[in-house]
Amino acid sequence: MANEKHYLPEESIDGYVKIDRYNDDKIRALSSHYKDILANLGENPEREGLIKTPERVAKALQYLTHGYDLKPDEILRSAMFQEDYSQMVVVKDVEVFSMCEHHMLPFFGKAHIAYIPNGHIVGLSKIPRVVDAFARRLQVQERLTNEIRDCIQKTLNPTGVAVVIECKHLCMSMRGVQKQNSVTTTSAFTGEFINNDKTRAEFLRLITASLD
Ligand SMILES: Nc1nc2c(ncn2[C@@H]2O[C@H](COP(=O)(O)OP(=O)(O)OP(=O)(O)O)[C@@H](O)[C@H]2O)c(=O)[nH]1
Ligand SMILES: [Zn+2]
Repeated sequence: MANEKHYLPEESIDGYVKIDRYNDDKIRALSSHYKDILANLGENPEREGLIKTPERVAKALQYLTHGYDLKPDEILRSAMFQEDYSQMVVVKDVEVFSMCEHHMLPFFGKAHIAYIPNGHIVGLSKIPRVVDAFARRLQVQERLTNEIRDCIQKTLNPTGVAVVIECKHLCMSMRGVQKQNSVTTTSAFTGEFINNDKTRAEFLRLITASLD
């Protein structure tokens, strides 16, 4: 393996977040385990197609869990603006890719997030960034949903937050119960989305409405 340090590509985008999970020590340690795993699967880890696989898998896994290195509250705080706007802001159809902590298999789908500003709005791109920061870890869908809600509520202090996540879990389709089409929906609310039925209904209507 080359000696140069490897960094996740996000580092150049997120200048305020130091990401160094792609470091050689960790790659080496993970790779040696994956070599054993290949052998235990009955494969020949030395054959041409597999020789670099342990290192590739190690890097892929580090990428898929790089959310541990991100600070979602700082991501939000980096683009909060005072604004006199108190209607619901909805960011819907945010792609989610995460890993189930029970089987370390992917689950993926969409997140829909809304908040009602209370003096501050947040840069729109920061909401999908917060989703990624929590999703790129070993997760269960319920905790992912709550963590996104809690981060937005604590950092932005809006009048309410709503999060709905819809995902397919490969641990339920590729193996186990083998249900190919089942989708799991989770939701988490605060403030107005709990106290006001009309507000919650408007959010649910907006996330099912199509732009077409
Ligand atoms: N609540 C919840 N469960 C999940 C999530 N991801 C995977 N699971 C479930 O975690 C459970 C683990 O159950 P176990 O019985 O310990 O594991 P298992 O024998 O592999 O279970 P099966 O998947 O039913 O074969 C399974 O029911 C999975 O469907 C998630 O995000 N939320
Ligand atoms: Zn699973």
